[in-house]
Amino acid sequence: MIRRMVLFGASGDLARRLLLPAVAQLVAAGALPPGLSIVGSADTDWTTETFREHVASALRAHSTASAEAHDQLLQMLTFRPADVTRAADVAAVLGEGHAATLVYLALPPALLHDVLPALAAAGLGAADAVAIEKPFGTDLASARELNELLRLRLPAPTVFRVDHFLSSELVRRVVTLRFLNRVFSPAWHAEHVERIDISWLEDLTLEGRASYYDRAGALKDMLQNHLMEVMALVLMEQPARMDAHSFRAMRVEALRAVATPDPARVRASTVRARYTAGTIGSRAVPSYVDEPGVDPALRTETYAALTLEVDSPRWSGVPVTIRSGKALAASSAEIAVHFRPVPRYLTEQWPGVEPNVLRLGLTEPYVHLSTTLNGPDRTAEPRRLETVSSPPPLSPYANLVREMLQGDPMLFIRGDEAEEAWRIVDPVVRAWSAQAVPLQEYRAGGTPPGPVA
Ligand SMILES: O=C1O[C@H](COP(=O)(O)O)[C@@H](O)[C@H](O)[C@H]1O
Repeated sequence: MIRRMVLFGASGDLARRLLLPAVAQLVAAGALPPGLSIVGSADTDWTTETFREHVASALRAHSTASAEAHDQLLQMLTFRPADVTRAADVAAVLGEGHAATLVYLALPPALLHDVLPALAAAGLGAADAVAIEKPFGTDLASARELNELLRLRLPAPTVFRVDHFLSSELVRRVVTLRFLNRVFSPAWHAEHVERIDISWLEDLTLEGRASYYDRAGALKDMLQNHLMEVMALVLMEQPARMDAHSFRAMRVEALRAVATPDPARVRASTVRARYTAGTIGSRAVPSYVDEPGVDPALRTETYAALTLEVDSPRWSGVPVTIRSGKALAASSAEIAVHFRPVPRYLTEQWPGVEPNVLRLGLTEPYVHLSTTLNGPDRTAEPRRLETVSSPPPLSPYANLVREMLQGDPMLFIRGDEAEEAWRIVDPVVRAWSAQAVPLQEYRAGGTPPGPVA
């Protein structure tokens, strides 16, 4: 059982907006191990006092937990300054004789090459764990290198490669819907499914993140990691056991079955686009290239769509589209499973019969199944079966911190899983960098460019 959490990057945006508010939720839910202490660390001259003030203001802005939970969390915090590129600093933060420590690296990926060897030198062992945020590498080669570094230098601690979508209860629903409901299992197959669309569309714009986003773009920010994982949950075979070993293995197998897109496929089945000035609700939004910190020469996309082919007996011939974009008219995120039409003699008798579509909300808690029933005079009447539940009590980050503290890696990325995702995306990155696919434009507050083949 983890007894201490050390947070490197404690002065950063992730800690402020997501991680510390998530820990406050866990305090309020009584879900933290008794006696857990939290050490924040960053390259600043802060003291424990200034760190607590910083966290108190972050909680006021981003946490809905009670004032009592906030106070309780503040009392758990101490601060140790460190430059993570210096092994001596890292060792000093970890201290001697540490045990059962979760080291959370909320750091830019470039720093991992220094900090991982420093953690190894400080003697992290089997009772400890290391959490690494996305992006895991910047391409297949660098992801392999990182995995190798972890294998050689940190073989003992549990490594949690974080993807907060896997810790979202709404995203996980696709798994329970499939495997706990007999009615869906047999239909989850190319024989019945015509195509699958997974989309994550946001009305958010850059939110001051140009220094990161302008070098990532929608493809690396959302598709290579989050949407690849959602897709793996949709496509995977049923695990023999619902444990980390089987469940992760099935996700990796699902990704392995996705064909590496060749250049012709990339040209025919991918879309890249960038927003121009527009209005979202009553908010005037500048063109992406005019956002502070953006380098127009990078030609970064703010919308990306890929249609992938899956070479498995279950999914052969079923196109799967994953797409995400920013500055769109409204936020919406869902998995849509489009079923094949019923035989023609039936549609001839009941004109207007629409094929079934199952939709699962990924940010709104709905499940819809469009069906057709008969109306008067042999007419077809569309009817929607739907359920809408209350929003999940814990945020994805609260779930993932809880799972790490419990030592359960089931919903964290396996090393080869990150590599598979890069294997699929790398050829797209290369083709887009060579301008083999035109960079389209869409108006902020408008709709993204049309579908891909
Ligand atoms: O990781 C990221 O995810 C968010 C979307 O997830 P949410 O849970 O914050 O809604 C996305 O806006 C961001 O660009 C990306 O870096």
